Amino acid sequence: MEPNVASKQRSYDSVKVSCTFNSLSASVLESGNVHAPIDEAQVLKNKSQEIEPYLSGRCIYLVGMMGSGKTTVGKILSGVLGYSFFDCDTLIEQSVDGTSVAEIFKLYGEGFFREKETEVLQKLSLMRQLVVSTGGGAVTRPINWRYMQKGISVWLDVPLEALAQRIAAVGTDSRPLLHQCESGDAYTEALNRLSTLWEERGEAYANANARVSLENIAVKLGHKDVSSLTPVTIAIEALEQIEGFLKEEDDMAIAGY
Ligand SMILES: Nc1ncnc2c1ncn2[C@@H]1O[C@H](COP(=O)(O)OP(=O)(O)O)[C@@H](O)[C@H]1O
Ligand SMILES: O=C(O)C1=C[C@@H](OP(=O)(O)O)[C@@H](O)[C@H](O)C1
Ligand SMILES: [Mg+2]
Repeated sequence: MEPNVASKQRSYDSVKVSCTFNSLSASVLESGNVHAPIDEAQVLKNKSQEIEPYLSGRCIYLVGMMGSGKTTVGKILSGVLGYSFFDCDTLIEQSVDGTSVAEIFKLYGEGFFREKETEVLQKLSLMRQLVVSTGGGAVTRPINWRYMQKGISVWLDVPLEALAQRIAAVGTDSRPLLHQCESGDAYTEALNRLSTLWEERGEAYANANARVSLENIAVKLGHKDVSSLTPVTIAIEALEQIEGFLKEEDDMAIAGY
């Protein structure tokens, strides 16, 4: 049975206490003040178990720029939550007879790809208990937000320099919008393209229900920069931010909004 609002609120308070404990213990251990192994995987598991009942089966949509880790973190989150994982790019490829994203752009153009992306999101919006990794451009169409609003959207906010480093390391074969025609090193070219895209669509990411800022995580855990943050650390922060959003939603319901 669905818990009533008051008991849900009480259990949230206990979730908060144990989550705070987990975050503190993780950061204290990482700062090296305590000599004990940090079992990040266990922290992740505990956090997902605490939050999962409050999701009520709602899907989680990861949004963010290309290379922000949506596919990588999405797989981790789906695994710990016991949700199914879907990557929009893969579903689009399947819907075009296994044609790769790069080929779809080349053969049919970006407009066709965006139509397919919306069709995929529409279908996913009818389902429950999914973690969905969207493509970086899904945020540009208001209709896509209407579908994602059936679930909880989470923005992976990664500095452009870190994105460019990741993209330069793996190449741009699967990301046609980053294919370069200029001459220059891979990092600089990726950074230039990403900066232009960010100007066009940066604001759209802020529509998400929750934001996972890698810069904030690095500060919280005392890391010098974001490049040392593992996908599991980021997944833990994503669950914490989702928890914050659920709490806010609950507070609004109690206040009668
Ligand atoms: N926390 C991380 N630290 C370092 N590299 C990462 C991290 N998360 C993802 N990556 C790498 O960055 C690249 C892009 O990740 P991916 O999950 O495909 O991003 P997206 O789906 O948002 O485009 C991949 O090569 C992946 O292995
Ligand atoms: O930002 C974009 O417009 C795109 C991002 C890609 O997905 P990832 O964000 O997973 O790389 C893919 O959907 C396509 O190449 C377009
Ligand atoms: Mg992806």
